[in-house]
Amino acid sequence: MSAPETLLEAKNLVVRRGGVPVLQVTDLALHRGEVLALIGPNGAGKTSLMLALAALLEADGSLSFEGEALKAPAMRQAYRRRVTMVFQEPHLFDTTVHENLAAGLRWRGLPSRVRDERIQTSAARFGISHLLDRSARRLSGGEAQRTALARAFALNPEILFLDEPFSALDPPTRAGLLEDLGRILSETRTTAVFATHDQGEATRLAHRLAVMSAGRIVQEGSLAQVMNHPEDPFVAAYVGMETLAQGRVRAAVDGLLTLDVGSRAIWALGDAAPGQAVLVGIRPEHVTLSLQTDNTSSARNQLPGTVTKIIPCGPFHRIELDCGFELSAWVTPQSLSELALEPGRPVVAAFKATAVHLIRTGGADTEL
Ligand SMILES: Nc1ncnc2c1ncn2[C@@H]1O[C@H](COP(=O)(O)OP(=O)(O)OP(=O)(O)O)[C@@H](O)[C@H]1O
Repeated sequence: MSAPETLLEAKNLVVRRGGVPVLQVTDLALHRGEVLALIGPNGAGKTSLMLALAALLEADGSLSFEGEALKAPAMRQAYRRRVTMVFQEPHLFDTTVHENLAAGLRWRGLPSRVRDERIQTSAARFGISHLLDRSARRLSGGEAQRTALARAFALNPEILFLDEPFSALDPPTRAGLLEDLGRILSETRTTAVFATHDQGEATRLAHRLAVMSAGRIVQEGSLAQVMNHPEDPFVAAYVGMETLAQGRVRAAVDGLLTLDVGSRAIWALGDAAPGQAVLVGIRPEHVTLSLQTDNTSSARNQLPGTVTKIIPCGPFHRIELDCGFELSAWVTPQSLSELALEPGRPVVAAFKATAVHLIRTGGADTEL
């Protein structure tokens, strides 16, 4: 496979707002055709980073597009015309949906035949062809955001910046738009940067994740890498690794580890030495529950435990268990009723040794 082509690269970016540095990013590359999600809590710096990457906010450091440094004002201006941004609020003009889509194309000097073709294609992609003659004032929140996205896609941007475009929408509207946007991004192979504090949205759309906290990128990598191998407890918690328990390596033989966690011993794979303190992370979707031990299962860890809490979470229920340490699992409503789960119910929690992720917290002498 050939190496991905770097489209945009930022080095040593520092953004100051109100005189205070709010963003410090040493190195970030965006590859052509990929969707990069910036995730992190409120105030982490996602919007500041996107605005800086779109050359809409002054920053120290360097930004290069297709290998050329964007220094001169004219170059930054030319770059800004090749990218576009969609915000949480749709920011539509007070005119028809058609005119909203046409305006940017007209500014870019495209002839009317090309404009019409782009408008029809983009409106059809977002399912708003029937709304083209409607006033933008008379759109629902979902229709307005579809219009904003169709307007952005009609411009065929080299990079699309999406700043929490779904956060003002209700859950069903958001789910429908998320699915359509995912399909359209992949059909059009649009390069995009997407800011969200919802890891579910990020996993639906992104190829790569950058987790942000306090103005910095704490970890960046492929979706699978960051989700399954977070490098620190903040990232682990942020990407939904709900079980985080302190443990210590009891034995290590050819990469197969026995770990003491709470009052239990569990199996894991990894490179660690006996006596070493570790933080053990397990994703809830990697734990299955049953009523008795299954000797035929490939899951090496089978821990008897008791249900302590059941929390409905969208299409799943989160089951909290006492297995000698606190463990979370997700089950479907069907499993919930088949296993008759309720607080106090004894169950067996199973997970593979490969599902146990280790975050090192100290050396062999570290006391927990
Ligand atoms: N105009 C401004 N003037 C001064 N400080 C600002 C300004 N805008 C943002 N900040 C500060 O910059 C930091 C980063 O904010 P930013 O909006 O980039 O974060 P974010 O991750 O996008 O947050 P959210 O998810 O709430 O939108 C915060 O501490 C914020 O208070």
